[in-house]
Formats: sequence, C-alpha cells, structure tokens
Amino acid sequence: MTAPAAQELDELCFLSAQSMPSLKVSKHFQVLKLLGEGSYGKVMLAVHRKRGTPMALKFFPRQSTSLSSFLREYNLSLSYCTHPSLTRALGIFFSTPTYYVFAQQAGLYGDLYSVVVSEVGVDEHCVQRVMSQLSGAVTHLHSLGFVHRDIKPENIFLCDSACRWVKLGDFGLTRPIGSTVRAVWYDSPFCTPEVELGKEAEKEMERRQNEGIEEEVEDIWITVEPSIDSWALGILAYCLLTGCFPWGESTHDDRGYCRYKEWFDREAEKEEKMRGVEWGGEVDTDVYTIMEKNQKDNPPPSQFQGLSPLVMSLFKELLHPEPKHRGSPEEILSYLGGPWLMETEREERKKAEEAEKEARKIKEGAGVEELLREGRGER
Ligand SMILES: Nc1ncnc2c1ncn2[C@@H]1O[C@H](COP(=O)(O)OP(=O)(O)OP(=O)(O)O)[C@@H](O)[C@H]1O
Repeated sequence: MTAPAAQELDELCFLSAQSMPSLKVSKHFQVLKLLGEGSYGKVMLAVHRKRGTPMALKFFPRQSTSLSSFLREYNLSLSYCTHPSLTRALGIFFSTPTYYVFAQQAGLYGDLYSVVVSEVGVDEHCVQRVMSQLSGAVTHLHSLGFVHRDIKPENIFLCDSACRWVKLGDFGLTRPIGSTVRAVWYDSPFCTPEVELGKEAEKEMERRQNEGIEEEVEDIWITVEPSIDSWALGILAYCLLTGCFPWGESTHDDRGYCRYKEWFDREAEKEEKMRGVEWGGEVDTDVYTIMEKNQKDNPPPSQFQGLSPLVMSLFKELLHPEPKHRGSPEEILSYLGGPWLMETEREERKKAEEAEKEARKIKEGAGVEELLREGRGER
C-alpha cells in the first residue's frame, strides 16, 4: 500500500510544480483577517474577488520553505482529504515574490485549542462527537496510505461554535505509511513513547558538545505507522475531557507517565490471568458494572480520577505503550454512546456550572444596580 501512495503523491507534486502560477494576492483575493500562525507560516481568511468564495489562504515564506514540502502539503490536502472532517485544499496554489500560497476550506470558528483552554473539560457528548468525526477522518487517511503525525487541538478547526463539525488540518508532517523518518523528540505528551530513544540521542549529543567531543551521535530512525495517530487521539480525548494533559512527556523519567504505565502493566497482567479462566455460572450482562468492579481492583492513577472505566478501556487501546499493540482509530467507534465520566464527576461539574451561572447573574445584577444608582445621581 505504501509505495503506490508515496509514488502517486510524488507524481502529483512533479506535475503541479510545472504549472504553478505567480499571482498578486490583492488582485484576486480580499484578505479579511488572520486565522492563525504556526511555525511554518500564517493563515489568512480571504474571499475570492470574482466569486465571493470564502477560503483560508496558507502563506509559506519562500525563504524557509522548500518547494517540494509546499507542494506535498498542497497536493495531499487536495487529492487525499476527501472526508468531511479533513480540511481540503481548493485547487488554488501560487507563488508571490515572498510566499508560496495555497487555498483551503476555512474553519470560521477557530480551533480546538481555544476550546480546551477555556473549559475545565468539554461536555462528554461533545467530546464523543469530536472523537467520532476524527476517528472517521484519520481512518480515511490511513486507508489511503498516510499517517497525519501531528494531531493536536491547534490542528483541529471548528466549522461551528458548538463543535458539531470539526476538521483536521495541517498536513505538513503527514507521511506515507512505512516510510522512515528521523526520531525527533519534542517536549509534549503527544510525542509517542517510542521516540524516547530520540531524546536520549539528543542528550548524548549535548553531552558530547559540552565535552568538546567531535564525533556525532547517529540519528535514530523510526517507521511511520498509523499507531502514531492512535496515540495522539488518546491524548486528545484526555485533553478534551479534562482540560489538561495527563502528563508532561511520555518518557520513563516523567512521574505522571510512569504512574500510568504501572497501572497499564497491572491491567495487562490481570487480563493475562483472566484469559486462562473459564467463565461459569450466571453472566452479568451489565458490562459497565463489571468494568466498575474491575476499576476498584486496580484504580487508575489520580490524573484519571472522575473518568469512567469505559473511557479507561479506550485509553488502554489508544495509549498502549507498545506501538505494535496499539488500537486503531476506528476502535473509538465501539466506545461511543456509553459514559466517559463517572456519575460523581458529572454531578460535580453540573454543580460548578450552576455556581458559575449564579455568580455571573449576581455580577450582572450588581452591574445593573450600579448603573441605576449612577442614573439616580447617587454616585
Ligand atoms: N483551514 C483553516 N481554517 C481555519 N483556521 C486555520 C486553517 N488553517 C490553519 N488555521 C489556523 O492557523 C493556525 C496555524 O495553521 P497550521 O497549523 O496549518 O500552520 P503550521 O505553520 O503548519 O503550524 P504548526 O506549527 O502546527 O506546524 C492553526 O492553529 C489554526 O488556528
């Protein structure tokens, strides 16, 4: 599957390189506002002057962007992002003296990052809605032979204010399944545990530089697998449910990750033992009750407090420390519909919400009182 996908994309890049026009942005588009900025460039909301079509124009500075990486991202978005929850390019690409530019469908309501940071945890139905769409989008991309490799809240754009329709974007790091890439470690839980070797190589490089040793450390290479996206989807689901990260980085010197890994290993051991046991007697049909009993035997670490046994089982799939045993994004679908929060947590959140509403009302009331006093000349 890998080779055809990579070859086909190379061919598209080769052909489009021959027909890239140079345009003056203001002649063809009315630029309305900045949608966002990333490490590679800026994204502006614009409308096509003749047609009035709204679009996101992604600007890549020519000084720091190779033509091949620009064309790869453009062609990927144009030809493979044919799922409603993937951000598709619109067939417009050009260069200016300073930028390479392509047009993409625009998410007009910001990205998921603003939602994660503004709430203590997104409503669980909304989380499931988002995860269900992303499951479809990522499965689609995998079926065409590509791994996104950069799933995070900043790259998920909102098509409405209630997160009913989201689109995964930014295909700058997307690569064909089976290709090899340098293991670049970065300081985030989204970076998979298998990249820890890259961190060690980086540390060793630093040590050698400090000691004036000239010999370079050999690069570590990893194969691009769909399991990279599964991991990111697991971290994303946690962020949405709680409004924070489960740990700092997925490495053995991070306490939060180690506590998760210990819990995970105990779970795996329990499952191994269960495999040998014959089920007898009456079968308890309430699967959630079984899961809850199970959770009491091996309670998850404190950062998972308030999360249901059902979503903990999903985390066991997506956040499996071993990439080859990690579940696929498609499996998210089997975990939808049931509770992802514990009843107690749901009640706590409801109470907090009501208290906040009440406080807002009092504040607004106080504001009105003040205005009335001012009107009566009492201030
Ligand atoms: N199609 C779009 N619709 C709406 N907003 C967008 C769109 N594309 C990008 N943005 C906004 O611009 C920001 C930067 O875009 P993008 O992630 O594509 O750039 P990048 O330079 O590749 O970023 P990164 O540093 O993550 O690699 C996003 O976080 C988002 O807020």
